[in-house]
Amino acid sequence: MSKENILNVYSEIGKLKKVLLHRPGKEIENLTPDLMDRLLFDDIPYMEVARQEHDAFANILRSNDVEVLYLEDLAAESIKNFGIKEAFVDEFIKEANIDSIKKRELVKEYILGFSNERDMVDKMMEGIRKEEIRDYKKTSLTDIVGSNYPFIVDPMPNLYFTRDPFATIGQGISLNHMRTVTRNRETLFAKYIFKYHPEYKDKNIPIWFDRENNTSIEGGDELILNNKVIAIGISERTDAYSIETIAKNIFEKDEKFEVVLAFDIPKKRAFMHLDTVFTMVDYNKFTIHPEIEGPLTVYSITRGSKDLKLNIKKETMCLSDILKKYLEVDDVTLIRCGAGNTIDAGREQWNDGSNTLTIAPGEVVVYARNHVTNRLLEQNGIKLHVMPSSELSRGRGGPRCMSMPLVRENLR
Ligand SMILES: NC(=O)NCCC[C@H](N)C(=O)O
Repeated sequence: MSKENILNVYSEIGKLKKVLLHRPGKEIENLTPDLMDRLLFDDIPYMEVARQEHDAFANILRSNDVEVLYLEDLAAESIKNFGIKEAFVDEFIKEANIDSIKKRELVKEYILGFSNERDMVDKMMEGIRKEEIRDYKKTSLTDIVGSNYPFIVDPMPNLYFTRDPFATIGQGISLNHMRTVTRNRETLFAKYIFKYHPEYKDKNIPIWFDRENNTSIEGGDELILNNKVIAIGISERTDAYSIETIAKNIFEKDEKFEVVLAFDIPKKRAFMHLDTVFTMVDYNKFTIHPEIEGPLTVYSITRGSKDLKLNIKKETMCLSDILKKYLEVDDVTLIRCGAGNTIDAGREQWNDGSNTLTIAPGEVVVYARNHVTNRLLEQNGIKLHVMPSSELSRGRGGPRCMSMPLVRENLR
């Protein structure tokens, strides 16, 4: 298989060919009000309807000629070999914050007891309730209960936001270190997939950032504007230092990319990643949440002349002019979430009105509920594929957050 069919992302808008999703599983049913804050949810989605909405999303993609892969399948296919499977489970347990050796041993035995890898992976994603281990071992709960906390292993409800734990950049991967413990656990699946899956192993895939680094970066902040320009948010989730690290690694390996634009956005939950307030929908058209335009500062990072130093410069032009300059286009249209009305903008940004997934130049997937922004996109000549969004949006992510492009066609 040619390299371009394995991993290839040199833009946000090139025709999408292959994408990674995760169909929401029982981890959603393991959310409780007490856990929501720590597990980064604002409400509990109704799983059955969330799955219907997610299937509608996948069907839109398939009917537009996109190959849809699922994280849970790739993870299961990566660990067929018993030695790899055991190492995977050991690492998973090490990061699961289990408070005694005995419990860790019980959990390992329980997980490895699943008769196939796919069921095992589903269980690791769902979390393990205390009573499951009690019923499995037919033992008294007093052996395993330490407190009233209901889980031995926490669920990972954010997995359906496949955009964040890793990101395809060019023909390599940014294997991210996430800001929070709960989301950092998700990156283990990607580690095993890119190391051991038959499609990816032994392919010398560059790893631009590693989950072992100790500053954070998340995929929602990583936007590939074209084959020369990458935009990365300095955000609630991504540290400026991580951007320097990844820029150095990309420039060192002689990728085509020439500049990283670091967008310093306000650090707040509603704007957790750059892609919640800014996405690219055509060669020269972008969605933007008007609230970030005032406070936004952009830095350009380019290769330094020697010793791999970076040139970092604060840009003084307005955003449109910065984009015109670096993307080499004559004009830029900023499509404002909520059509610029403060109330509509606030409501629709909260429900991911600026978080479009572009599947071809000028063609995007959007949530139905953001009707004000959607109308404006259409008025700007953008073709919409509209998906249902009552339940999925409760996790605070939209179509871009829910998809990780693996292959896009190169732009002309
Ligand atoms: N790229 C994105 O903005 N992803 C959305 C992530 C939502 C998730 N509940 C989180 O807080 O991480």
